[in-house]
Amino acid sequence: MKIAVLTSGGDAPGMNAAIRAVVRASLHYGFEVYGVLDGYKGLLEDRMILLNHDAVSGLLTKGGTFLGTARLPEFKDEAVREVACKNLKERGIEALIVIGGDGSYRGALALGKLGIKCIGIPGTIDNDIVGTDFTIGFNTALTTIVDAIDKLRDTSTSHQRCSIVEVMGRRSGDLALYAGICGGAEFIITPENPINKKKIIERMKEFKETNRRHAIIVVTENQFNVHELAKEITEASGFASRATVLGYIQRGGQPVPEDRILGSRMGSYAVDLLSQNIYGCCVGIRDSRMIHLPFVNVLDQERPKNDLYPLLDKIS
Ligand SMILES: Nc1ncnc2c1ncn2[C@@H]1O[C@H](COP(=O)(O)OP(=O)(O)OP(=O)(O)O)[C@@H](O)[C@H]1O
Ligand SMILES: O=P(O)(O)OC[C@H]1O[C@](O)(CO)[C@@H](O)[C@@H]1O
Ligand SMILES: [Mg+2]
Repeated sequence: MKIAVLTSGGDAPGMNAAIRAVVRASLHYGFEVYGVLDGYKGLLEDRMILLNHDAVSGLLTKGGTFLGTARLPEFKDEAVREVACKNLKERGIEALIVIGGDGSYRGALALGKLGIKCIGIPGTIDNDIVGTDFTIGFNTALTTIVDAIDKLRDTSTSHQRCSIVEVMGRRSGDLALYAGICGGAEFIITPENPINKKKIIERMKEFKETNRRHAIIVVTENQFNVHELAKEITEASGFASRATVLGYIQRGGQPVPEDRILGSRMGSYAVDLLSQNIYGCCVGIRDSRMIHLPFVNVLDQERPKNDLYPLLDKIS
């Protein structure tokens, strides 16, 4: 069998580990494996390279994705997908492993309807995919954020300030939630746990009166302007506040061991599924075990609110 692998959407540390495992497991089964460059864009432009054992040597430790990634909004157009599908079929490639987020899964589901055997692997720092406890890249991004919060705490303590830290996640609060818990944040503001400005200002007034040295507030992106919030807190409570937007640094860096292992397990499991002629589904990890679920089930559902939220009322 000939199979192809691509990475799509935002890059995530550990994607390389997943590609490497896809390649090595494919060779184990005697499959021929192609790497598609730059996600669906490369599929449309027929840019693919044949991969062998050595082509993926030394990748395990590297952040980003060596195949490249892209966002291609035109892929929502069926005529565009038909060209991509034709490119695969002309090379005799019958299966495609897509490493990416929910958007990339939608593309894979649509390609499946054109006769390509697709498997999805959750690669995104956002941890926003139903059907998996963790996505590849989440733990590395979390480590980077926690390191940044620890550093911000040093300077905010020295100056007696409140540090507001904006993190990625798109519409998912998991990065903020986990990082906030790890960094001892006073407030964690996410789409699932919206802002209560009155409560923040009252607490900051109390901090000012009792001469507390610092406070940390972690916020998921895309909710409001964190610099304006810092100004408002400073003016309303008297506790000086500053905002930091962490940005793309969160997506880079060497994958932590959890992401190397997750990428390796998921990449290998995806090929196991194809070897059993199972497709139209995505891989996940649940209670430390590999699972797979149909794309439709995963894309139709909302991720349940994280079990860690009740903890905040007791320890923040
Ligand atoms: N409804 C859809 N139909 C077909 N293709 C889609 C659809 N939605 C997204 N895609 C394709 O998948 C690509 C990646 O999607 P998106 O930008 O949402 O990122 P993602 O895979 O969710 O990853 P992340 O959120 O981590 O960046 C899009 O640029 C587009 O090419
Ligand atoms: O790289 P782009 O297109 O600016 O996308 C940024 C988005 O991608 C992610 O890093 C991953 O989905 C989000 O956390 C963020 O909102
Ligand atoms: Mg997404």
